[in-house]
Amino acid sequence: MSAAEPRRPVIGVIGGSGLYDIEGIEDKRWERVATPWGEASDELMFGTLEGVSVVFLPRHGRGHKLSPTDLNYRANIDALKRAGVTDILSMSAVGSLREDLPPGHFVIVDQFIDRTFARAKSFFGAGCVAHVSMAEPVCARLGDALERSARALDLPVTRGGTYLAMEGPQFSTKAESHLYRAWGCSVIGMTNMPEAKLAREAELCYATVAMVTDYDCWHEDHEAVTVEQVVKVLLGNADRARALVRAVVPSLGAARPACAAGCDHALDHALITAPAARDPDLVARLDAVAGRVLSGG
Ligand SMILES: CSC[C@H]1O[C@H](OP(=O)(O)O)[C@H](O)[C@@H]1O
Ligand SMILES: Nc1ncnc2[nH]cnc12
Repeated sequence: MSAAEPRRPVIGVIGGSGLYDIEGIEDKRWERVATPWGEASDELMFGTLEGVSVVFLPRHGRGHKLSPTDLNYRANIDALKRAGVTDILSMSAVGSLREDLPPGHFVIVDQFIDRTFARAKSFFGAGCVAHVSMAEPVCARLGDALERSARALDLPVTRGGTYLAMEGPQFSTKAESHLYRAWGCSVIGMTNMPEAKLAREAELCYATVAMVTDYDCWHEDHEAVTVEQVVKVLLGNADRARALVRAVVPSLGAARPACAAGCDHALDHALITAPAARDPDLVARLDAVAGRVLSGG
């Protein structure tokens, strides 16, 4: 996107645990988007909200078929990019690592610590190497919009916080939970990494709404987290999460120039492999993700 040419954004919403659909979408159609990285978690749901284009993807598939480790994060991000998405709102259930973030609270996170280890984490690699900056992993413009909408809806919300991404699928031990608290983390989940890294590589703006469902297993006054507890809180949270999506998407619909935070130009100085040394097969697979910077080289 050239800074001189404002374009109408397309808002992608990745629905996490408990959020497999969104209400109020007009002209709704589910459609499979093929990618060179394999199958996305499900078909994508295309539609509009108050005239703004929106594309929804249930992260674990409808029916919650896929575990955090088995998700094809590259296919999910590539499919959203191929579908024309410019901005991603990631909705996620999380455990709280702080007393002041109780179940039912929403956190607009601004940092991540990635402790996952069994996932493909980059679109790039042998034959086309790139290093994008992850210093500011979340788009502040999207964070601002989410905060405004959450406050307008009177949701209990905190702006800022660090999300610890663990591999799972088992929940943490107490020793791990205390360690992450000592590291200053706010919330814990299993999915936002490598999702946020791949969104950055694909030059997509990305922001997360972390919806607290439990106190993980560190809190002496609360039982250690179980799926039963997460689902119970999620059922209470889901309507408020959908209301937030319905409020924020229309507020992001105006044509905009390139993102001031630089997300949609993340690859400008990231590629290091010389054009002559690039693997044509990998370059072909990168058509959607990095076509903007590779098509000339
Ligand atoms: C059902 S509890 C654990 C599960 O919930 C979170 O998923 P998501 O981020 O997609 O809402 C967490 O990361 C785990 O995958
Ligand atoms: N305590 C927890 N740990 C990891 N992922 C979660 N998702 C919801 N609660 C969680």
